[in-house]
Amino acid sequence: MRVLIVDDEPSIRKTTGLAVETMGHAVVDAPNSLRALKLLEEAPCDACFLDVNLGAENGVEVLDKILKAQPGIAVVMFTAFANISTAVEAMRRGAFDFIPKPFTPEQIRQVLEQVARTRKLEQRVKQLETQLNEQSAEIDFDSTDPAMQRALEIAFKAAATPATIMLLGSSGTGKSMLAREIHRRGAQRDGTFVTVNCPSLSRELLESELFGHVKGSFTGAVGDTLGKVASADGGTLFLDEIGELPLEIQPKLLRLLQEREYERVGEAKVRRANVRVIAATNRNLADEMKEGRFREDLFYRLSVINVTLPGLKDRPGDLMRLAMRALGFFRERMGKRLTGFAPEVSEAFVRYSWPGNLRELRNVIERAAILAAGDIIELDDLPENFQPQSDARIAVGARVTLDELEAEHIRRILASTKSLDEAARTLGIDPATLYRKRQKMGLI
Ligand SMILES: Nc1ncnc2c1ncn2[C@@H]1O[C@H](COP(=O)(O)OP(=O)(O)OP(=O)(O)O)[C@@H](O)[C@H]1O
Repeated sequence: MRVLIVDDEPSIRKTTGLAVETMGHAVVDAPNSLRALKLLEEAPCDACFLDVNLGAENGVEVLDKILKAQPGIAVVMFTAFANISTAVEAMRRGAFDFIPKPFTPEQIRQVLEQVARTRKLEQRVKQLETQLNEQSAEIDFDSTDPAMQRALEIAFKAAATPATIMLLGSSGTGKSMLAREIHRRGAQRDGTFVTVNCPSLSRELLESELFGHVKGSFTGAVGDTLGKVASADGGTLFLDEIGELPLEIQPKLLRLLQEREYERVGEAKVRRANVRVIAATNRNLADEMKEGRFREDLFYRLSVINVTLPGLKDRPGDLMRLAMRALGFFRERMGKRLTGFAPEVSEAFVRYSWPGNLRELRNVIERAAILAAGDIIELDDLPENFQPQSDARIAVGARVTLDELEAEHIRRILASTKSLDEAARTLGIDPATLYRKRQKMGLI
């Protein structure tokens, strides 16, 4: 790391500089803010040690200038013991930490390690954000389906307001992805988007995950934690599977929604958070309410804006476009040529019921893109449940009726030929007859 030391006392600059250099970092130093800003202009620094009493200058004001010149630099304040309140003020204005004078090289080492750890975490977050954006390259918020168009229209109109939004729809219909998009389009877009998966934890852990806890408030609470409501302050809190939120936590969520107030587990201090809440469920919450598993007041508070996402089967007009988009995504990722789907694949897609919706479509296409040997996806590249049904027990000479034998023969020929015409030719009948037979046998 490159470290800047700003202190008007030459001896402090010298000893601190030596200590930092011994730890393997590059050091530059300055006796005043003018020189410090000049050094930052020449090359950015990772960390800066800054004296609160900088001769005639006020260290806290210098801190502002340094952070303005290089946002994100970790500034550690040197303070005299009598000056703790100034140190606290510096922290409030964005200082990374403070060290009371006189200090030891060990204190310098510890704080620099902390800076390095934070830098690493920041890089990791950046990397994950890039990955997330790459993943969302396949995400598509266009639709030709009227129900989906209506859902998107409501969602994007509501995104611009602070209203709580409830996303309804079966598993894999894209509720989480839509929640992220609403966040991106909302006023709190610069805040964090935080997801809480309601069914994944016990009541106690979920409450602590949401609101945080203080050390010792329950078995396993070894330190203080902030909780996801605090992390989402100024951003969006996405509560996935809200239908599974335990009854005991429901009034606390209601209080957060109505009063913007909450308390950490094991603490009486009232805290405030400004979060936009988006909730999602694939359950029927009205039924949950009738059964007494969901509070009526919370139900109505959450259901100000309801957005219902249709299943993929109910969006036939979007199916092949979504499939092509997913194929394009995996084509890029895998560096294959892959130009499209064989006609039987498109037919199989249209026939299929897609119980896992968009998630299933993505998985099916990823698998097919891996398996595909040529430039297009063939029926063979799809999982078993997309293959035409065939009954291995039926063979020439087996004790079956002529109708059963005919149906099975037609099925197998259809599966092994590329088009209806080719199948008709092989069977020695005309395509119209084959079409009628397929219909009669329920093969379409
Ligand atoms: N708008 C979209 N366009 C293309 N693909 C999408 C879209 N939305 C979702 N998907 C795909 O479907 C997958 C599942 O989406 P998502 O997690 O949002 O569904 P969900 O409704 O929240 O599911 P669950 O109820 O199981 O949590 C995503 O990972 C993505 O691959």
